[in-house]
Amino acid sequence: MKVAWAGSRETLELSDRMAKLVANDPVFEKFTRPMLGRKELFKNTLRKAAHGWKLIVDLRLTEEEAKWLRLYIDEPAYTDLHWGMFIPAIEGQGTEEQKKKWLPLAQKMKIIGCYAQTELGHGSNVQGLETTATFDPQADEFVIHSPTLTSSKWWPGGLGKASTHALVYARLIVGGEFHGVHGFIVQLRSLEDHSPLPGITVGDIGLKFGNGAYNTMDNGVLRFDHVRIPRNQMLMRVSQVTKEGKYMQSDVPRQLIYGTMVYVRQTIVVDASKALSRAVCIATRYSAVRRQFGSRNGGPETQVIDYKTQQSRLFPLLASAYAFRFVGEWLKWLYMDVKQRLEANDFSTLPEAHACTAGLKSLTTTATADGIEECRKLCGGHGYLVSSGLPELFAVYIPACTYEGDNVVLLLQVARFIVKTVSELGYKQPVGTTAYMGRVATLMQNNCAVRTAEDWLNPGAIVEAFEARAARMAVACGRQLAKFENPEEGFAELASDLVEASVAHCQLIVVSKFIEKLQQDIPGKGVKQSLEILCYVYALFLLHKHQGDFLAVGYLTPKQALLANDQLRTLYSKVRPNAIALVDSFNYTDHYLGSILGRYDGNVYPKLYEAAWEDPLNDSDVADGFHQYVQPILKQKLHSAKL
Ligand SMILES: CCCCCCCCCCCCCCC/C=C/C(=O)SCCNC(=O)CCNC(=O)[C@H](O)C(C)(C)COP(=O)(O)OP(=O)(O)OC[C@H]1O[C@@H](n2cnc3c(N)ncnc32)[C@H](O)[C@@H]1OP(=O)(O)O
Ligand SMILES: Cc1cc2nc3c(=O)[nH]c(=O)nc-3n(C[C@H](O)[C@H](O)[C@H](O)COP(=O)(O)OP(=O)(O)OC[C@H]3O[C@@H](n4cnc5c(N)ncnc54)[C@H](O)[C@@H]3O)c2cc1C
Repeated sequence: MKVAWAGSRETLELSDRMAKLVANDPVFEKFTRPMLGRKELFKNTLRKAAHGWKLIVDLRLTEEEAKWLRLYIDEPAYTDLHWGMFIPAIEGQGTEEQKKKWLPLAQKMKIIGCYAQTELGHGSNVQGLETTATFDPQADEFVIHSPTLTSSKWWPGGLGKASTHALVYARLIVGGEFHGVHGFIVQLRSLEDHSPLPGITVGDIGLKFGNGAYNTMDNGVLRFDHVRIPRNQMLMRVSQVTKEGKYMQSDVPRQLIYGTMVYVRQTIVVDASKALSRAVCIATRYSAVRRQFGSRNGGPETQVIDYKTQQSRLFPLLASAYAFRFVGEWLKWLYMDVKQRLEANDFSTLPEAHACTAGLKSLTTTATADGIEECRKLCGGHGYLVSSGLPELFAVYIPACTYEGDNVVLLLQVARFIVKTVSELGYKQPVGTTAYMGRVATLMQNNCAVRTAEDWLNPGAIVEAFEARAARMAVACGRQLAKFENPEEGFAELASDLVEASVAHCQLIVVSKFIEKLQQDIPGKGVKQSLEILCYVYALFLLHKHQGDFLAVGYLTPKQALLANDQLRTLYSKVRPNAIALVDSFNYTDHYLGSILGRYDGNVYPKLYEAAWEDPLNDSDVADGFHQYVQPILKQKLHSAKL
């Protein structure tokens, strides 16, 4: 199962080596992180990033090894944006000449870059950005300017203190004409002493949610006062500005300017399975350690993992972690395919790649953020201790529902894609993830054939149920929209229904990709059978949770919905004996997990007890401040009997 989770034996071995390298290096210690003040915390992150880079250089790590190393260091840092957005943006939107100039500098870390798109006034509405880049043909330069307070760049990670350069998204103005938002490489700080260059105001935006957590990152604010950059620092793969001041659009679609977001959304889906699996690993191991009630004749109490309620909350999350792992793997393939096509100037699959990355980013991050919080509750009171690892994981993870596109805004993008597909059904055969809509007539007509709970253990029955629900919800939205004279007004009015239809479509993708995975050869005794059980758990849990949809569209009867729930209970009993093995298969070191409750050896209580004494409050028996603030109260002479 470890191999199935990792994707291959090679990846398992490689990631294991990197995990151990980090775990055994004292520089990467992280238990004290939540106790540090902001300055110390940030400096500590810089130290870890520098040590990580030294290891990468000294040990001549490959790009793949370096990625795993950064993951296991497990601390958001400016390097995430440098490697994760700045470099990919240049790769995707730069010309060959620009790539030749900037990529070696960035890859050797001679410069540090960030991705400066969002502003104080606009994030979701990228076309609403206010920063301007005005071409000055006399000087052959662009003038980058922040005309208003709301045009201040706000949020970019790595911008506040670390970056020397930024990829700045600004409205292009040539000859007095606006040409939409484009990307520009702008140097922010001196490469000698790191001080901001003339015309640049830059700093950190302040503390964020949670102790430690995402506060290791210097999310920044940036303003430009007529800052000049050479013309060739506009990324010009999509459109060009000539020396003479002529704006030229190439054959490449304008949407490619958003290409970095497609790339990052894809990686976020892969990361969702990592974050959720960490939380599930902690909650599952602890649920096997923790006992409450049920002692008979003085024997041990019941392990809480044996309660059906605990199983019905925990096992769907375990199944979701696996589901997101496999859909992430598929999405990575889809992205690589699109990337290759784009390089050959084939843009035909870009809309689907956009819809899939947007929709799956939204679905997986929402489920993961909610799932981490559920895992905290599954661990009872001890889950609230920072040493459980769950509060910090939650605090670090939740902004994933917002960054790289607010999850609702992204589902509305999926809705546009679905509505368009439905409206074209008469003359265009849908392909890829919308191919099922090509069978819309059958899906609208056929109803579920399930008669017994066992009938639900059939991938065909499950896929058809999810397809029928998604198709019927999409068609219903299409019919409602057709009643509006102005389509945009209709879209705005029906936005909530459209979002629900998008969720149904995205859930279908995840379920289908899990089922497709099981059609592959999966070696290892019992591995495939265990994955089949998890796949049914994932699908039937969703069906149970959203049974209102399946009933409302008339595909299921209430009896069939009940049978799905009956089957789900049986499946939980089948997951139980393997639950610990299924989380051990994630192959997480205790260092990466960062949780006393989730320790591999299960030695929870002694270690919790020990850790309590390491809290700075326990440095002395009598607290600092006692004599000043508490003792006077204890010693006061009360004048009134009532007091
Ligand atoms: C315990 C410790 C743990 C430690 C763990 C450590 C891990 C943590 C590290 C993680 C690091 C993560 C770092 C996160 C960094 C975050 C970075 C950011 O957030 S960057 C900023 C991201 N911003 C956004 O995502 C903005 C969202 N908005 C948009 O994407 C767009 O504007 C829009 C999609 C809302 C479109 O707006 P709209 O006005 O409708 O569209 P346009 O007119 O602009 O375009 C319409 C047309 O384009 C198509 N389109 C839109 N987007 C794309 C795209 N990306 N690709 C392809 N096509 C696209 C759209 O479908 C329309 O097509 P049409 O055919 O015309 O219908
Ligand atoms: C931790 C973190 C790191 C970040 N890192 C970066 C970075 O490195 N670089 C960068 O450029 N940016 C970064 N961002 C910014 C991030 O990309 C934006 O915050 C995000 O895209 C959401 O945009 P917004 O803040 O404008 O939200 P808003 O759009 O203001 O959202 C507010 C509310 O309005 C709703 N809403 C907005 N538009 C619509 C609509 N059309 N229909 C219905 N509802 C709508 C949303 O659903 C939400 O509920 C980061 C943000 C965070 C939190």
